[in-house]
Formats: sequence, C-alpha cells, structure tokens
Amino acid sequence: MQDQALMQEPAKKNLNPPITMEEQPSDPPLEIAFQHLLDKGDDKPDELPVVKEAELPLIDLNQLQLGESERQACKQQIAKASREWGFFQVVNHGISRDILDIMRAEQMKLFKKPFEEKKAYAASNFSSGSYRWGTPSATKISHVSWSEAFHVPLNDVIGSGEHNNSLSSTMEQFAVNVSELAQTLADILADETGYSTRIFKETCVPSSCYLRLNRYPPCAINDQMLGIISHTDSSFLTVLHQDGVGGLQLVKNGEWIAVKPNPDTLIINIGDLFQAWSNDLYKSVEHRVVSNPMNERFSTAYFYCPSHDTVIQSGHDEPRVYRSFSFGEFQKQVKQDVCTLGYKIGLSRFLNN
Ligand SMILES: O=C(O)CCC(=O)C(=O)O
Ligand SMILES: [Fe+2]
Repeated sequence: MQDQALMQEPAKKNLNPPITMEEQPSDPPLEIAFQHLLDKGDDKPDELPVVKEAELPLIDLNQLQLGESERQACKQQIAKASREWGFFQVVNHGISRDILDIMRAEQMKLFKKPFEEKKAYAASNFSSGSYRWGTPSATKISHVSWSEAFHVPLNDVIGSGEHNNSLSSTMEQFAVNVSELAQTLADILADETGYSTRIFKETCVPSSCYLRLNRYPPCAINDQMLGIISHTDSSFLTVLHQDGVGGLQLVKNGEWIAVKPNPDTLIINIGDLFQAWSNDLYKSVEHRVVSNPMNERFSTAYFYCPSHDTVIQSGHDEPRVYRSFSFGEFQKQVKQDVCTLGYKIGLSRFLNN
C-alpha cells in the first residue's frame, strides 16, 4: 500500500542534497551481524577472564651483525622464545621506519573509504574473498570477530607490472623488505633444530606470502567482544606490526596473557607450518585480539608461506607428530572448517596416528 501511495505522488524536486562520500558509512555493518545473532537467541559473548599483562621477549637483531659469540647468543634467544612462547619481538630488524609508516598511512586511507567502495576496490584489485569483516559463518556471538581486514595473496600485487596505485606499490615494497627478515629468522630457527634447509629460500618467495591489513573499529556495545577470535596462524611464521592501542593476547602455560604494545618493535610469531616442520619443537600459539570501546586499532601481518604445492614433512626422524601434507591441502581444510564450524581446527586435523 505504501509503495502505491508513493508511486501516486506527483514528481517533485528532490530537496535533499546528494549523499556525499563522508556521509557513506565506512564501517562494515558489524552491529547488524551482532544484532542478528542476539535475535536468534545467543545473548552475549563468552565471559573473558582477567588476564595478566606481559612484555614479549625482546631480541635485538643487531647482535647478528656482531662477533660469532653475539651471533650465536642471538640465535639461541630466537629459538628459546619460539619454543617457550611461540612469540617474541625484535628491534634493529632492518625494516625502515619510513616503510612501516607509509604502509600504515596507505592502510588507514584504504579503510577510510566507504564500505561499499572497499568491497568494490577489493573485487577489482585482489582475489575474491580478500576483503573480510566480522565472521559471516558465525553461529554464536563468541565466534564474531569485531574487525575488518584485507587479506591479500601477494601474488595479486607482486610482479603484476606497473602498479596502478600507491597502495599496491607500497604493499610490494613492504613485502619484499619483510620477506628478507622472515627468511633470516626462518633460517636461524631451522639451523637451531640442527637441520638446515633450503625450503624457505626456494619456496617462500614474496609472491607466495600473504599480507593482511587489519582494522579493529571501536566496540562500545559490549566490552567482551573479540576483535579477532582465538586462532593460530597457518604460516611458517608471521611478522606483525601493531600500533600502540593494545589488545593482542596469547596463551602461555594455559593462561591468557595480554601483550604490552610497543609500536617500535615488530612481533614475530611461529605459525602452524613451523610447528609441524619442527615436529612440535616450536609452538604455534593460540592468540586473539580483544576489542577496545574507544579507540580503533590497526595492525599489519605478513604471513611467511610457501607455494601451495610445497609438502611439509614433520620432523626429520620418527616418530613424526604429523603426517605429511601440502600447504594447499592445509589451507583447504582450514577454509572448510571455518565455513562449516565458524572457526579453524588447524594442525590437530593432521596428526599421525
Ligand atoms: O592484530 C593483531 O595484533 C593480531 C592479528 C592476527 O592475529 C592476524 O591477523 O592473524
Ligand atoms: Fe594471527
């Protein structure tokens, strides 16, 4: 009826000014997704326990340029932190402040675009599914990630000839630099197991890696919301640059620890592939981000990964904790679990039995 009434109204001049870019919302409709789950009867997120705040082990990579004893000591610190924490932070990592700042500025510019434009931008520049927000498959509020992200296979950006915009050239420059750091660390970690390998140099080239630009909008509706739900990374290792807002938490000895933010360091964490390759010596640790009621937060994660057909063999001697699997097979399983269950199962799917 109302439609009819509208149709019968005489055409008149539209007195409303056109919607300007600024008025189009840039946040994804997270509150609608949240409300939808509330309406379905899921009343609140799981209660988050109080957590202790701690600083990650801090490693000065300048030691690698000094004498043999400093070099050895530094390598041991890296391996120890990877066994005991699965996480550490580094200074003097060789990535210039300029590169980090330009990457962050481009990232902020991208997220400021209206929501519809972000979707269109990702569709025309990156592989399908690169722009993500919330958790479309979530059936419980505790499975919702209060964030948006561009999760970009670097193959979309690297070697594609001339860049048509400053974001993709910045991403390429960032990736090439961070990839060198990741390879240095991966080689050290492999050496410390007693088994040197060429796997990283040969298969983890920048174009097989992923860059994830994360934005966590403030979340005032519930102080128990997670910015990213608990997960492990599927990479060999991840290089993370976060701002000063804080919110990253990880599991240590069965307890959640809040990581004290330090935007002057880079965080390194071990991913599932390194845990499998090292036969559980290095730990791919569960981590998550808690939302902040007032401040938006940004982070940039570089996932150091091999080509899809690379086979990961667990350990060098029997007993091997995991069966051999290709990275492509692992990714497929993760995707399937996230679609059907709303979360990732990960390495336990590949246990040897
Ligand atoms: O934003 C963060 O601190 C962590 C991000 C993260 O865990 C991820 O992108 O996998
Ligand atoms: Fe992560």
